[in-house]
Amino acid sequence: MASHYLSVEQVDMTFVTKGATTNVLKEIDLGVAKGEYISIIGHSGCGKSTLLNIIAGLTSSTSGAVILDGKEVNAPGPDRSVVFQNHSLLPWLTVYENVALAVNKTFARSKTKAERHAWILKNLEMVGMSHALNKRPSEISGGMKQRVGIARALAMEPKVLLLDEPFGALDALTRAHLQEEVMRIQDELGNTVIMITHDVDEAVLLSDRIVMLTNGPSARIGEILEIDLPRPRNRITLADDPRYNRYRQEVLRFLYEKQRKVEHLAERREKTAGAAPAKKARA
Ligand SMILES: Nc1ncnc2c1ncn2[C@@H]1O[C@H](COP(=O)(O)OP(=O)(O)OP(=O)(O)O)[C@@H](O)[C@H]1O
Repeated sequence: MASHYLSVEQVDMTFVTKGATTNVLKEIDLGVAKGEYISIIGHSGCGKSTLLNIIAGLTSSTSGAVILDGKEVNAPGPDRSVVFQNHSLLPWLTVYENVALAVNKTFARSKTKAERHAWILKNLEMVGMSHALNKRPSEISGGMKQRVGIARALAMEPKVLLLDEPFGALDALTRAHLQEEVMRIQDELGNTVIMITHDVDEAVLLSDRIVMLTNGPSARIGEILEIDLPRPRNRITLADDPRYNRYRQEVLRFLYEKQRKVEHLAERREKTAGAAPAKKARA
């Protein structure tokens, strides 16, 4: 694991709120190479956002560690930028100013004012938002807001880009457009990305590997699926590609057969033997 760019090592997460204990994640081990695109998929509530927040440094794990480029992650930092499902732009700032806020802070010393200005414009151009620099978030569509959020995240040149269902709130067409943009940018910049999604097609289309979490409580990594499809990828041609469909089937099988079966077993066991903890499916 030590040789990976990013490693999640034996991470456990237990929340204790008002005396109630929830074991969310159990022994999560994941090594990510530089430039890799990883998707995390799993049923609602299994702990995907918790895992992403631990990598972001927003949540401290109960045990285990996250190591990024040789340094342990203990707090949020500019080397990890997060894009959430619902944009987190400041409503009183324009598109330009929202990106400028992050850029001016991150590169206060390392870039001149002119360089920062050019960098803000370049990143907004990359996501196709050059036409709306002076608009405020309330004046642009949901898809455009997500584009600005992505530009802001990219502009910080993070070591890892963390995407928490970044397209989840968008209509299908806008979602497809943004997926294309992210693939194009990824091809160009070679970012290391970890993305949470509920969308199996999105996961297969975008990822190098799909990490599938078992159902909580105490979710583990159930399986990791390597997506060996050449890039650039085209959703239309892939739709007829048997490999694409096989990958899709594998994720669907994990989610709707293997994990569902475990749920049923757990229910049955709890009924027959009291509240014995459920045994989780392993890869
Ligand atoms: N701060 C917290 N305090 C207590 N419990 C929490 C906290 N954050 C998350 N949880 C619990 O951890 C579990 C996993 O939540 P999480 O949001 O990580 O799941 P998820 O897989 O991202 O869900 P979804 O797909 O619905 O977004 C849930 O049972 C949730 O209630």
